[in-house]
Amino acid sequence: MAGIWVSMEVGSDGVAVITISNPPVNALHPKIIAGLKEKYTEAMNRDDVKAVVLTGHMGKFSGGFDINVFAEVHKTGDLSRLPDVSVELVVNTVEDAKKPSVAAIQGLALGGGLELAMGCHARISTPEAQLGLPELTLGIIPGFGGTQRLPRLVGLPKAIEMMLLSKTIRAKEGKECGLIDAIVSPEELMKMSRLWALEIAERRKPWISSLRRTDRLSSLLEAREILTAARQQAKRIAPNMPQHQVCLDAMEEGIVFGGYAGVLKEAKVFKELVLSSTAKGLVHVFFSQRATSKVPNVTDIGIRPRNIKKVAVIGGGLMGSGIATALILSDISVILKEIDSSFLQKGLKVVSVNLEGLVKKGSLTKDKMNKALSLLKGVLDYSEFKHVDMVIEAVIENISLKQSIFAEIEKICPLTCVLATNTSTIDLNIVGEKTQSQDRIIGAHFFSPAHVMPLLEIVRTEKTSPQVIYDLMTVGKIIKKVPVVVGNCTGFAVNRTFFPYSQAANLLVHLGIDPFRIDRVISNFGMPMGPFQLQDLAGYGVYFAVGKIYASAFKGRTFKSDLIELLAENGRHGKSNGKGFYIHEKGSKPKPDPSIQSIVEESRRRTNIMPGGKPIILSDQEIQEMIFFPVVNEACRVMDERIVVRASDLDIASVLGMGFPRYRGGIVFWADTVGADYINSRLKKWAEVYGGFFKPASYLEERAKKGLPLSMLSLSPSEASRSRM
Ligand SMILES: C[C@H](O)CC(=O)SCCNC(=O)CCNC(=O)[C@H](O)C(C)(C)COP(=O)(O)OP(=O)(O)OC[C@H]1O[C@@H](n2cnc3c(N)ncnc32)[C@H](O)[C@@H]1OP(=O)(O)O
Repeated sequence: MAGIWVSMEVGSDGVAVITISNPPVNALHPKIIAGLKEKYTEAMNRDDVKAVVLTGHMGKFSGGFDINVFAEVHKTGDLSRLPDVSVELVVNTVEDAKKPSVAAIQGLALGGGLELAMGCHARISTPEAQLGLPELTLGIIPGFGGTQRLPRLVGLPKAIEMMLLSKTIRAKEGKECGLIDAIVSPEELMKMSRLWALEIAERRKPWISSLRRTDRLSSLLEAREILTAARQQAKRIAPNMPQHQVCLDAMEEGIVFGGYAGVLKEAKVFKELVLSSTAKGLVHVFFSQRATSKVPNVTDIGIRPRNIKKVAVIGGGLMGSGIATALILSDISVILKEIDSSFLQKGLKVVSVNLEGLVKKGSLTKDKMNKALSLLKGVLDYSEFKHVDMVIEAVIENISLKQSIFAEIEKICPLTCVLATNTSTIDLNIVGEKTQSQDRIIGAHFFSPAHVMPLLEIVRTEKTSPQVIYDLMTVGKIIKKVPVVVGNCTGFAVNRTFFPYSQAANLLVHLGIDPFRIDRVISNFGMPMGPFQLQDLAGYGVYFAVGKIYASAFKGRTFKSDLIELLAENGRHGKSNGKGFYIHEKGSKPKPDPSIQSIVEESRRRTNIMPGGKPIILSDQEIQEMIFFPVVNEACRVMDERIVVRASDLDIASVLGMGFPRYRGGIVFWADTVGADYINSRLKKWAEVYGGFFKPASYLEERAKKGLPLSMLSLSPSEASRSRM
């Protein structure tokens, strides 16, 4: 029986089993909340019911409150869509009921799901269950009493760790820390939960109300020390976001004034946070990430992804070895091909080092590392390519080299083999020009380091077959990436959208702004680092290679200066040799190097673009706008050319590929919070003063004129039919 429902079945033992169903994760939709209240009322009124077991349908307890409701509230601003669950359901109906409840947990109990379970008088779980309060990742705090009950069950330090880091734990850890009362097999779950519930009703097991417990709470003094340390940690890990501090405030209220006062405070601040810009951005990112799985004419035409078991990776450099690492970590066999044995040994070594790094961090066991390494084989020719399901070419960005590789492997690989290239900029039609297999050629743009970065930009041409796209999307998911399918153009969606980012920063330096100030402003905006520190990290070789490609593809809107060439001429190559804009020393943070000033001056003299020869003066906000608005402008061109299926694909790609702050919702979402009209007017003004680099795209101008959001890709049905996807 599918659909949204709450059922109740009363057994001859006097236990009422209340089951919630809302596939796929039994999210707590307002209808479920209403259903729970109704069934509980019935259970309390029936004389044949002695106790309740609360559980979820289809092997899952609950993935929490229905996040779609937050999205609706964000659209309408109407908080009345949020039912009163915390006091009315969890405290009054479940916890303070005259009959005890036991939560029978399978699969997952997350957010509101776990909070509901904590309102029960005991929790029995199967071993594989995932337990957690991940609400902070959505810009809110637990709102069904979680900030009060979790510390009372597991102690303050563990509760802070689970909430602030949104850490999910398994049942074993849950049992050790006091969250779970017993772990049983899935077959035993209902039987054991019924017995436990009856034993509570008969007072043979303790009838515990989590909210009234104090035995796991520290003394007030100790609690304050723990909370102070947590507040400092939150400032470090979550600058610019309010929910971490608010969560700690709610916990503190409960410790000082008691659990019920804490619940009331939590409910009040929860509602305030739901409407915060942070929650709006993070909820948008949650749904954007999931939307990437749906690609029109690929995932909706009845084809199934094929089973990719063996992949050949060509090139054992940084990218190739990172890709190989990601594949073998997910049980996919890899043939790593290099041109000579010294390169091959280097590549294989990098894979080992990558895996050892994970073992050191504790995220991989030695056994799993050895198992992964057993799936890796190095080769120097193509003879083994006869048996692979997919090839991922990851050699340097050299067009003729890539063309000859594809022409050669086309003859050796099976006819069904997916032929992917890890280029970050080169047009795929050119890569496949010398083959007869253009339907099998696809871009697999990984971000460095490939075994760590979560984004996989999948680039299709007009000729790439849906089957090949679906196969690569599936491999991407297996290796735990978020695959975003985009169209073919110079720089594809992500690098193309962000090419003006470093160019705008460069332009500002030549207009007289200090590069280190620019980096500070951009870091404060929420990027992991500023554009100059990023340039040091990426290495100047990439800058030279792609700079030329962009200059010829995007004539009239690129900015060229000699700054990076001058740095290189002065023996500065960025992080790779420890000297760039910054001094890079092992084990310490990069330090701004003031001695680059003379090089900056020389470059400024050569470009000579300062109005009247004098540095311009800008506020921090203007710096931020002059760097990000050109990025938004290019995003508009990418949307206009339908390089992406939907605007939110650019949002998720900007967050996962470029480190754009997640809590700002991604580049297009953020731009819409600023407003198309404002962005357009600023760009227009700068274009008049500083030239074509800032010239607004027609897509932006049009939406600005009509007062429409940039995320609206098509303004009419005829435009919608332009989609290349
Ligand atoms: C008041 C309370 O304190 C507030 C809350 O409870 S807020 C909610 C707290 N819960 C969460 O944050 C959990 C969010 N969900 C997840 O982390 C993951 O979806 C999961 C671990 C449950 C499952 O992951 P996975 O198996 O990879 O499936 P995933 O693709 O993410 O989700 C499957 C579908 O369920 C939906 N879904 C998952 N959790 C949901 C939720 N809480 N509400 C609504 N929909 C949800 C997804 O949107 C997706 O829908 P789609 O198929 O239409 O795209």
